[in-house]
Amino acid sequence: MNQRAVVFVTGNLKKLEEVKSILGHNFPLEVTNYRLDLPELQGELNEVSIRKCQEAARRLKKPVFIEDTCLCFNALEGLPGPYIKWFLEKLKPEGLYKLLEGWTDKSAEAVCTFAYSPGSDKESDIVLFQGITKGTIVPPRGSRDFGWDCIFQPLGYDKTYGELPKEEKNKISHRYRALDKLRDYFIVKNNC
Ligand SMILES: O=P(O)(O)OP(=O)(O)OP(=O)(O)OC[C@H]1O[C@@H](n2cnc3c(O)ncnc32)[C@H](O)[C@@H]1O
Ligand SMILES: [Mg+2]
Repeated sequence: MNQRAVVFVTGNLKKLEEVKSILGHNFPLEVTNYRLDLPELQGELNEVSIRKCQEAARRLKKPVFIEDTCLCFNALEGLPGPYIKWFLEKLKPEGLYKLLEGWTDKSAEAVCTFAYSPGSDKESDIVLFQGITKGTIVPPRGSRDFGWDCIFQPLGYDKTYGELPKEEKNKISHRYRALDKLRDYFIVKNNC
C-alpha cells in the first residue's frame, strides 16, 4: 500500500492524543508525530500559525502540519489569544478567571488553527483550517489534565471541557471543528 504520510509537529502530547482520536481511521493520510516545541512569534492569530508551519517545513522538509490554539476573551478584545500558553503558565486557571473579575462579559472563543504545508516553507503553499467553539469562562471545575479545559464552558452546556467526557469534548471542540475542515480538504478535494 502506498499511503502518503504527513507529520504533525507538536510538543504537546494532549493535543496529539485528541488529534489521533478525532481523525481516527477515517483519514486518507498516515499521520506520524514529531515532537518539537516550535517557536511562536508574536502576531495576529493566522500569522502565528503560518510562521510556525513555515518553521516546521523548513526543519523537516516534508509534508507537515502544526496547530496553534488561542483562547480569546471577548471583554479583552480577543486577548490572551495566541499568548494563552504564557498567561496560563503564570496565572494558572484561577488567575485566568480572575482576569475577567471587573467585567460582566465572561464570553470567550476557543480558536484552533491547523496549518498544512506540502513540504515547502513558501507562505503561498500553506493552507489554514480554523475551528471555533464559543463558550464562557467560569471558576475552575473538573479535570486539570489539559491546559485551560477546567475554566472553559462551551455554549449550551452546563459542564466545562474538563468535566465533559473526552468523547463529548471531541465532538464539539475547536480542535474537532478545525480537523473536520482539514479532513474535508484531503478527502473531498482529493488533495492526497
Ligand atoms: O507544540 P505546540 O503544538 O505549539 O503545543 P503548545 O502546548 O505550545 O500549544 P499552543 O502553542 O497552541 O498553546 C496553547 C495553550 O493552550 C493549551 N491548550 C491547547 N489546546 C487546548 C485544549 O483543547 N484545552 C485546553 N487547553 C488547551 C495548551 O496546553 C497551551 O498552554
Ligand atoms: Mg506552542
